Amino acid sequence: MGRGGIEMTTATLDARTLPAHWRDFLALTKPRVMTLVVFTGLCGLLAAPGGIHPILGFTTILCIALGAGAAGALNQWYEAEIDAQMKRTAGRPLPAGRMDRQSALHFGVGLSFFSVILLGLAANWLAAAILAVSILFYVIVYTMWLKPRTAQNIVIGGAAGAFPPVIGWAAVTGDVSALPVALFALIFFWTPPHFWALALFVKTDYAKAGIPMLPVVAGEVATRRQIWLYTAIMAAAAMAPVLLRLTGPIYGTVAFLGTALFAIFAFQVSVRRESDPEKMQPERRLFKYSILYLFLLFGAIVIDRWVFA
Ligand code: HEM
Ligand SMILES: CC(C)=CCC/C(C)=C/CC/C(C)=C/COP(=O)(O)OP(=O)(O)O
Repeated sequence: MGRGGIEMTTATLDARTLPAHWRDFLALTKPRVMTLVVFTGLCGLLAAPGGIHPILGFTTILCIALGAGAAGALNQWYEAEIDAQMKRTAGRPLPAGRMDRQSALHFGVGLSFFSVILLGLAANWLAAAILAVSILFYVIVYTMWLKPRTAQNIVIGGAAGAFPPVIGWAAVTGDVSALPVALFALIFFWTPPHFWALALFVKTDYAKAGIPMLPVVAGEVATRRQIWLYTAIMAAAAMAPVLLRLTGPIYGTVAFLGTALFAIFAFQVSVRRESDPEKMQPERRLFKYSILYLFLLFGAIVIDRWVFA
């Protein structure tokens, strides 16, 4: 075999030359994170008064999933070099060299337009406008602007992830009232403890990539204190629908017990002084529980509204 033959063999075995597989496009949408995003959107839709035709409901949820996935793809398009430096993200399609940036950009932009226009045509343009704002917020405000600049990045940028229940509600009712605003507030104040619990045990990754996440720039003690502070505000947001009589006893009970457990876990994390990621079991527990917590509270809202409608 001549020299060219060897080169061809090497090139053929190099993953970089293979066409991007559909699984990589799926990975661009951050499907695991987006399950909860879509679930909260679904709950916003199901909790809204009036009901919606099942096909329209399905289309709305599809649009939220596609829009959130598009935002995830644009985030990965923009952050390919940063992702390459972190263990947690180095295996993603772009840093691993399985896809070129142009494809990710086209996929993200195309899917963004498709999801917003389809939602506008199928449901209404208020819901579509909020979806467009969420995508722009996550990609431009959080990813491009705040994330590389300030440790408060996720506090403000996290608003993007709080919009889906509002989109679901708006798709049914054509407006936004007190309950969807309360659900927005719940996710908004939940995001800091959710993310900073994880940031504590992946701190070195962020430091390596030069991302000013709170534990990197303000230290672990300050981060633990802020987790506790935002948990207290989140607890108030979680109980607000009960105090405002927007929900009934099922949500009230689940929210009270679920939030009490969240507060216990967050308190344990806030008083610890451990900096070895290998020994951060309470921090991992808080992060994992934060996800279950939102599933529980949003599920309870829907059951409550259905039972006591
Ligand atoms: C700016 C706000 C947020 C930041 C910075 C953030 C960050 C993260 C990070 C870094 C992970 C680790 C998993 C990974 O991507 O490999 C994660 C996991 C997760 N996040 Fe968030 N998150 C945010 C908001 C949200 C929101 C709004 C939701 C849903 C409502 C959410 C749901 C989840 C879920 C379900 C997981 C677990 C995924 C798995 O099982 O691998 N996150 N988050
Ligand atoms: C409807 C709509 C547009 C929803 C968007 C939902 C949204 C903002 C979710 C945020 C969740 C998320 C993947 C954060 C990761 O942060 P990161 O990007 O800093 O994490 P990374 O380091 O894993 O890339």
